[in-house]
Amino acid sequence: MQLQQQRLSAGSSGCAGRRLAAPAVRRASSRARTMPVVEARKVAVLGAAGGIGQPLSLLLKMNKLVTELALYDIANVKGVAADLSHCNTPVKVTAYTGDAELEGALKGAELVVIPAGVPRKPGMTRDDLFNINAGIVKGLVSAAAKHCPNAIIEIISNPVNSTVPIASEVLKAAGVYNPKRLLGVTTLDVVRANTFVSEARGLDLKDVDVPVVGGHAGITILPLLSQATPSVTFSDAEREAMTKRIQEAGTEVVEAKAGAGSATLSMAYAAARMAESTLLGLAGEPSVFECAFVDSQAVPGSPFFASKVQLGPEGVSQVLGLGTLNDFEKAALDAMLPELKAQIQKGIDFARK
Ligand SMILES: NC(=O)c1ccc[n+]([C@@H]2O[C@H](COP(=O)([O-])OP(=O)(O)OC[C@H]3O[C@@H](n4cnc5c(N)ncnc54)[C@H](O)[C@@H]3O)[C@@H](O)[C@H]2O)c1
Ligand SMILES: O=C(O)C[C@H](O)C(=O)O
Repeated sequence: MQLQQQRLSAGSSGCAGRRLAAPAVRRASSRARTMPVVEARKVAVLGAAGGIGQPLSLLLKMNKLVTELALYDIANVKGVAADLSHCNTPVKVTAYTGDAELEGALKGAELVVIPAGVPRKPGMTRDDLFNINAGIVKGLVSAAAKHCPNAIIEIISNPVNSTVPIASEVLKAAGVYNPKRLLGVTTLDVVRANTFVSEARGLDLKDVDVPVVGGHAGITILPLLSQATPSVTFSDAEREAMTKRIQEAGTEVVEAKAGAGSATLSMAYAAARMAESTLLGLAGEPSVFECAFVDSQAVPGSPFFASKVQLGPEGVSQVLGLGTLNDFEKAALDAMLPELKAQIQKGIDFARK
C-alpha cells in the first residue's frame, strides 16, 4: 500500500516512468476515483520464507491490488504466514509447504513470483548457482504449468539469464507456454541505476529513470545512460565507472554481507514494484512499463533479452526495442552477446535433457 501510494504520487512506474508521470500526478489528487478496480487477485510467492521472500511478502500484504497472498516454501513458511497474517491489511495470507501443498498455493494464482533458490557467497558468480537453482526452478514451474497454466510467472532466482529459458522450455513441454506471461525480474538493476545516477548528479530520485537492458549478470547488465530521464551527461571515464558500478552492484552487496547472502531488501522492493506494475497492467491501467528479461526479438540471435516492456491485461503487451545506442553502449552490447547467448542456451539444454 505504502509502495503503491508512493508510486502513484511520485509518478514512478517502471523503467519508463516518464510515460506515467503526467497521469500519475493527476491520479495523486483524485486517487480514490482513479485507482483501478481490484478484482480478486491471488499472488503466490514460491520461496516465501527466504531473505527475499519475507520482505517481498510483507510488501505484497500491503498492496491493495492483492486480495490473497499464498506463501510457499520448503521450510519455515507457516510461521512467516502466521506472523504476516496479523497485519491489519485486507490481504488474506495462506501458507503451504512441501510438494503435497504446492497445488494449493498455485491453484487460482494469477501471478506467481519465484525467489526460491540459493544466493551467492563472495567469490561466486550467478552462474555458480545454476546446479542447484536450475532444478528448483524447473520443479516449481512444472507445478505452475499444471496448476495455474495461465498465471504470469516472474522469476527472481538466479541465474536469471538461464532460469527464464528453463521455465520457457518447461512451459513449452507442458503445452502452456505464453511468452507474454513469463518474465525474468531485472527491476533491481533499474532501481540501482536510478539510485546511483540520481546520487551522482544530485537529481530528485522520483524524476530519474534509467533503462537497463540485456540480462542479469555482469557485463550482460547494460544500463542505457544515454537514454536516462532526465538527460544526463557523463565523461567517458564517468560513463564507464557508472556502468561498472551498476553491473557489479549485486557483488557489492554479496561482499558487504560477507557470506550471509545477497541482496534481499532492495530485491524485495524491486520485486514488489514489478508485481505492482504487473497487477496494474492486469487491472487495465494504461501505460505501465518496466524493464524485464523476456522472450524477445529485440536483438537478433538472442531469444531472450531484457528491455522495456509494456504491461497490460495479457501480461507483456509489447516488447519495446532498444532505441538509439551510443558507441559505448553498442560496444557493450556486442561484448555481452556471446555470454548472454551461452547462458540462455545452457538453460534450454538443461530443461530439454
Ligand atoms: N533477480 C534478481 O535481481 C535477484 C536479486 C537478488 C537475489 N536473487 C536470487 O534470488 C534467490 C533467492 O535469494 P534469497 O536471498 O531469498 O535466498 P534465501 O536462501 O534467503 O531464500 C531462498 C528460499 O527459497 C526456499 N527454497 C529452496 N528450494 C525451494 C523449493 N524447491 N521450493 C520452494 N522454496 C524453496 C528456501 O527454503 C529459502 O526460504 C537466489 O537465487 C538469488 O541469487 C535474484
Ligand atoms: O548478486 C546476486 O547474486 C543477487 C542479485 O542477482 C543481485 O543483483 O543483487
